Amino acid sequence: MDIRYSANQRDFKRYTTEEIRQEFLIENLYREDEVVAVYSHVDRMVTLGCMPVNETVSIDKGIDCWKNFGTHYFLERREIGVFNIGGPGEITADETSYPMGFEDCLYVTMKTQKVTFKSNNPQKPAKFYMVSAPAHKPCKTTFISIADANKRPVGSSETSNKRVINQFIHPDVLETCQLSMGLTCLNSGSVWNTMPAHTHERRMEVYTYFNIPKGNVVFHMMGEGKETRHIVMQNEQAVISPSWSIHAGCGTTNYHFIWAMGGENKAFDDMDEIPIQEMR
Ligand SMILES: O=C(O)C(=O)C[C@H](O)C(=O)CO
Ligand SMILES: [Zn+2]
Repeated sequence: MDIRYSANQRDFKRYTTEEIRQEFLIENLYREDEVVAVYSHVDRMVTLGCMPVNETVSIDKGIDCWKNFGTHYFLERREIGVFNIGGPGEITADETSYPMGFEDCLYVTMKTQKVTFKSNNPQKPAKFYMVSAPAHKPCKTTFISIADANKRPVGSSETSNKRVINQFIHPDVLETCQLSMGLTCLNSGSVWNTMPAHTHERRMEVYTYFNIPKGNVVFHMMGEGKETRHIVMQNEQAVISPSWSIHAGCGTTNYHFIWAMGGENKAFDDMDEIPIQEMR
């Protein structure tokens, strides 16, 4: 498994472009019939991708659970949120199967012993994007469609940031141990997310950008508010944001992204906003 040890904000100031990318950027998440996993020591969050094509793929394929987690199976002491950003597919969690369309989400509780992924059509495979956090008690495995998500329309077309924050794995929708996840959709003509930017010292966050049309990119902003850097991100890549880092982006077009958080609390509005004019 790709393991990322945490970086601090003082050393980060001296990182080169390449060092920033090696530390925080997650590429190539979707390899045919594989599970790709990146373990971050920031709040011990694991980011995964699975693109089943010809096989039914188990969540622990290629992962040594005992070596990496000291457990007998992946979700023995973890919970996970899964979004499908590809063609139609299915997830089976122990004995129950969940059909998964584009942008559907499944929260799978701790203590689920078997989780498998498959695609309905190998020509249009499902792409399961997942973030897993350590958990302390079982909750309820829950399917959440975009219609079930809590909707927060924000921004405006005048400031090029009109978008809807869809809160899927959120205290108003279902109970979890520490995981929160959602999907933000930018309107056509809007390119900025999360500006004014914020940090939340109490939680880390992982973003994955998708639905970026060919030939376009998102400039993802990170670092402390007064010492910002950027990572140029391609479609379907993810980026780790430690608690000290802002996480905002500006695309060359509109796009969708999934955010995932874990840490001390699940209070979505617990954010330390940084006035734009104070940013450097
Ligand atoms: O578009 C946005 O703004 C977001 O989606 C922000 C994230 O939800 C976030 O950073 C939550 O802390
Ligand atoms: Zn945030």
